[in-house]
Amino acid sequence: MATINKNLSEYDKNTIPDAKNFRFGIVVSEWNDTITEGLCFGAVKGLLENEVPSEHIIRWNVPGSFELIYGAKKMLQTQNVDAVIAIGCVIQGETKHFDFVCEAVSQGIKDLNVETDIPVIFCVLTDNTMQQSIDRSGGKHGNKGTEAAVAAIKMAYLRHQASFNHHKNHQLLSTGPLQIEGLTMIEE
Ligand SMILES: Nc1c(NC[C@H](O)[C@H](O)[C@H](O)CO)[nH]c(=O)[nH]c1=O
Ligand SMILES: CC(=O)[C@@H](O)COP(=O)(O)O
Repeated sequence: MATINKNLSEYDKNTIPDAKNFRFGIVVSEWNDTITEGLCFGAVKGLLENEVPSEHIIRWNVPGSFELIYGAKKMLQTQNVDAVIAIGCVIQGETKHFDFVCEAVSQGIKDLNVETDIPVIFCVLTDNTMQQSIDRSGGKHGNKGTEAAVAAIKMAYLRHQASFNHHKNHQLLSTGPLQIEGLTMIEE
């Protein structure tokens, strides 16, 4: 479904888990800052309206979208966060540089999700025109920053639940042979 068929700011609040205890990092590119500031506003709004305390949100700036990769990596390595939102706006210029920046940033943020334990949310606009970016950072198609905040909350919760269940299962298995009425499971 294309963005034009879905308002980026709309979501079902009934699907949002309790986020009061989660902490979020936001890394913001300074390139096209009129757009990225709008995206950051939408992201912070999305976190605050879902009960995330403002003191649980830490923001860093980086020069451009390419630097979001390093900024997000250092954020998750050095700060106590449950998810990171990487915010950028890449707009097609005269050359192929757009293609290389977009590919590098998307692959780099994907790599962070594969190689680290902290979810990093891809909130990077890759648009043909400034108008498309305006429309997606609080304009007629909503705000991708709010969409990213919702994704960050859901992924922080998923990570927390996965860790809890893993620990619980480990505890269960490490308490000796599993006793089921009438049966004793023999550990391998
Ligand atoms: N043209 C855009 C850039 N280019 C800059 C790169 O992101 C990077 O900062 C530079 O190549 C130095 O490493 N960045 C954006 O975020 N948006 C653009 O439209
Ligand atoms: C995405 C970019 O780096 C691009 O906006 C730079 O513009 P140009 O391709 O005209 O150098």
